[in-house]
Amino acid sequence: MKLSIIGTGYVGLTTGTCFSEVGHEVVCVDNNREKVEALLRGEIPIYEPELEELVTKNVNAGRLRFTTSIREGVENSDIIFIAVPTPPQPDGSVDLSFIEKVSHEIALCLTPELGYRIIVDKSTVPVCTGSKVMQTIKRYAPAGVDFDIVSNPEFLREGCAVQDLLNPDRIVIGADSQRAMDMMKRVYQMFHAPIVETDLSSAELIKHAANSFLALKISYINAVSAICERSGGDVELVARGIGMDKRISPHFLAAGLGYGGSCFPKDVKAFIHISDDLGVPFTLLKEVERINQTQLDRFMNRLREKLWILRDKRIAVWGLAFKENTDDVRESVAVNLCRRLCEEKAIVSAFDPKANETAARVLGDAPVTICDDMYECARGAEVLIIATEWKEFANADLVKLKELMHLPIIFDGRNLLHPANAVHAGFEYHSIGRASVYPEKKQ
Ligand SMILES: NC(=O)c1ccc[n+]([C@@H]2O[C@H](COP(=O)([O-])OP(=O)(O)OC[C@H]3O[C@@H](n4cnc5c(N)ncnc54)[C@H](O)[C@@H]3O)[C@@H](O)[C@H]2O)c1
Ligand SMILES: O=c1ccn([C@@H]2O[C@H](COP(=O)(O)OP(=O)(O)O[C@H]3O[C@H](CO)[C@@H](O)[C@H](O)[C@H]3O)[C@@H](O)[C@H]2O)c(=O)[nH]1
Repeated sequence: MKLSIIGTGYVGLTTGTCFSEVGHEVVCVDNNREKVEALLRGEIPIYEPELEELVTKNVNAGRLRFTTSIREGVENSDIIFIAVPTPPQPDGSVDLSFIEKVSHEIALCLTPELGYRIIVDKSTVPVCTGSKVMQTIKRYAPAGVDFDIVSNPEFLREGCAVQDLLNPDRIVIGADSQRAMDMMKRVYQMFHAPIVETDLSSAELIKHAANSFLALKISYINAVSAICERSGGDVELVARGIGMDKRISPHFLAAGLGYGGSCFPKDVKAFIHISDDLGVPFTLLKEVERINQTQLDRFMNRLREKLWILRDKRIAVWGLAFKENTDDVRESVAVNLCRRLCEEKAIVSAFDPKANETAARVLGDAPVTICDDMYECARGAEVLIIATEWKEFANADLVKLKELMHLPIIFDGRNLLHPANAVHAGFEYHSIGRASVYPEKKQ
C-alpha cells in the first residue's frame, strides 16, 4: 500500500522504515530541511539499533523516500500518518499546535480528484483530538473531499523500537468508519499481531492509560524500594517475588532513579490534566509523579550522607541517556542528576556510550566534563554513579575500575551490578532499595 508519514522523528522514521520493510511504499515527510537533507545523504539523525541498516535497505529497494513536501506525501499515498510532537505545556496540558498545523496543511493538499484518503493520528494525543482534526480538515479542505480519521497509537520503546514495531504485542486501531478500519487492517496484516478494533476516543484513551499504568508500576516498585531501604528488605527480591505472579508480571518492576524520557513524564501529566478537565480527577497519578520525583531526592540524600558536602568532590556519572540503547536525553534522570551535582559544586565527569553529544547540547553551561571512555570518566573519582541501565556498565571490569578511582565507592542508581561482585572487587556498594554493602576491613 502507499503510505506517508508526516514527522520523521523517533516515531515517524522508525515506523515508516518498518512499514517499508514489510513491503509498503512509504514517503516520510519532515519540515526540518536539515533532517531531510541528512536522510537523503544516508545519514540517520538518531541512534536506534538496526535502524540504519533497514533504512539503507529499503531506500535502495525504492520503497522508502524522504521529502520536505507534505503535498508530495498526501498526493502519493492512500493513508497519511501524523507523527509530529505533542509536547507538554507549563500546566501539563498537551500542546496540540503541531497537530493542528499539520491537519491544516493536509487539508490544503486534499482535492476531490485525489480520491479517498485516511488521515491517521499516530502521535500521542488527548481523547477527542481526532474529532478536532476532522473539523479542521473539513473547515479548510475544498468541498467534496472524501476522507476518514483514524487513531492508531504507537507503543514502541526507544532503544528497541525496530523490534517493537516488527513484533508488536498488539495493534490498536480506532475508527468510526468500517471502510477506514478495513484498510488499516490491511496495513498491518504483515505484522501478524492481534488487532484491537475500537472507536476513535477509546484508541486515544488506550495510549494515555497504557503509559500511565506503566509509569504507575515503576513508581509502585520505587515506593517499595524506599520501604526496603528503611526496613532492611531487598527490592530486587521483592520484585522477583511479586513479578512471578502472572497477574502482576515481572516487566516494568525495575526500581531505579525513576522514569524519564520523552513519553512517561509528559503523558502522565497529560492524563492528569485530561481527567481534571473531564471533572474526574485521577489523583492516583499525582502520587505516581510525586514518587518519581522523590526517588532522585532520596538518592541525593544518601549521597550527601556518604560524602557529607558535595562541593569539590569528584563524582563520575555513567549514563546520560534516559535509558539504554538510545542517544535520547529528553527528560533524562541522568542529566537531571548531573545538573543537581553541579548545583552543589561537585566536580562532575560523565560518559554515555551513545548520548555524549546530545547530552552536551542540553547540559549547556553546566560544567560537566564529558568523557569518551567509561574508565577514563571514573579516573580519580571519589564516587561512581550508575545512572542509565547500559549493558556495558553491568559488564564493567571492576578490578580495573577500582585501580582508577580515588575512593572505591559505587552508587548504583539502576541496580545493574551484583552486590557480591562489587564487594568482592573491593567496592563499597550502595544501590536502590537494598542495604549498602562494604568490603571486609583487613585487620
Ligand atoms: N519517542 C517515542 O518513543 C514515542 C513512542 C510512541 C509515541 N510517541 C509519540 O509520537 C509523537 C512524535 O514523537 P517523536 O518522539 O517521534 O518526536 P520527534 O520530535 O522525534 O519527531 C517529530 C518530528 O516531526 C517534525 N515536524 C514537526 N512539525 C512538522 C510539520 N508541520 N510538518 C512536518 N514535520 C513536522 C519534526 O521536525 C520532527 O522531526 C509524539 O506525540 C509522542 O508522544 C513517541
Ligand atoms: O522497570 C522499569 C522500566 C523502565 N524504567 C524507566 O522508565 C523510562 C521509560 O523506559 P521505556 O518505557 O523502556 O522507554 P520509552 O521509550 O520511554 O517507552 C515508553 O514510552 C513510549 C512512548 O509513549 C511508549 O510507546 C512505550 O510503550 C513506553 O514503554 C526510562 O527512564 C527507564 O529507565 C524504570 O525505571 N524501570
